[in-house]
Amino acid sequence: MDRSNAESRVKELQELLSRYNYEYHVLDKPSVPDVEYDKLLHELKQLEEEYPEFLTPDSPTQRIGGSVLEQFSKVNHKTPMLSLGNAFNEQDLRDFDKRVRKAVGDKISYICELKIDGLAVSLRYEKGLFVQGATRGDGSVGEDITANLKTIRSIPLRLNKPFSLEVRGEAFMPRSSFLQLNKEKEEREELPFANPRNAAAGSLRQLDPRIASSRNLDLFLYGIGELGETGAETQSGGLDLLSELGFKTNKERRKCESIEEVLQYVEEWTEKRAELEYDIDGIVIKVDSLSQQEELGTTVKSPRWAIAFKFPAEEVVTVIRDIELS
Ligand SMILES: NC(=O)c1c(N)nc(OC2CCCC2)nc1O[C@@H]1CCC[C@@H]1O
Repeated sequence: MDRSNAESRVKELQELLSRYNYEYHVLDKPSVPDVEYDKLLHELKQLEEEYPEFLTPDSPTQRIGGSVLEQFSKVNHKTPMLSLGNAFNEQDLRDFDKRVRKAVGDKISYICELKIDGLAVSLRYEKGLFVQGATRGDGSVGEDITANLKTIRSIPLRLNKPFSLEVRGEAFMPRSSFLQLNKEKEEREELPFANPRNAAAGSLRQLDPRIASSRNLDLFLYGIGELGETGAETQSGGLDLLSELGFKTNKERRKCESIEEVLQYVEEWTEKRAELEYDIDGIVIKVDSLSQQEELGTTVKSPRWAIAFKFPAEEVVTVIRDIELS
């Protein structure tokens, strides 16, 4: 193949494979069989080796970086990554609703989101390109885990708009991957992970991205660092924008026009959480309007416009589930 044909074939394969990857890992609706994807990826790898001048950092072949790191460097978060105040029962939620109404009046809409039990991470994009990813750390300073986050197939390496922005989400390990990983650890007589959250944290802190890549991690996005820049006026609008940009967001979110509807959603997912393919440790309830969020502001470490309803701990169920399945 001559050089100009190689260049256009590389571009065509990069676009095709990025789309197939999006369909499989974000939409969960693959349009081609894995064997077709692997064949095209192999062809792209060969062409990029033969013509390295056409290799780009966002190519689908660049998910697993080369070197094993000595250590992670530090990252200062532009806007602090806040934590969440907790609610443990219905009265706590009603008190939260009263505080919100007292501060911003009675025209309130909430959005409820499943509280993914993983670890909070931040992703930075410059002109659409994924340039840096970090752990939350203490909220102000985190660790640079860009190489490991690049291995999460549902994270787009390039957005479908040349936006420069910071997005936040929860990295997690699906339950099936957690059980499989622990089975392999037990076969190697290694200590198993206690739960999927620890397994996800341990995997993202691996200095060798090849190990992180083997752990089948995933990520749900739930926030845009500077929501204002993007024109979104509500949290729910921000989540829809994240989806339009190619990110994976959790589809179980629900707009609630009253605390009664919030309580219904909490009740529903208290029953249904065991059916999910990932662990949740509660429900996050947020005032939907961004201007009302601004009005409510934050305390030193958490927003006044959001609260986490926490489910009672379920360690016992995890142990029983392991015994049943092993
Ligand atoms: N784990 C989650 O699914 C989740 C979520 N869906 N939404 C938020 O919104 C917070 C973030 C800052 C202010 C509101 N936080 C979440 O997790 C938090 C982040 C930091 C500690 C918890 O993991």
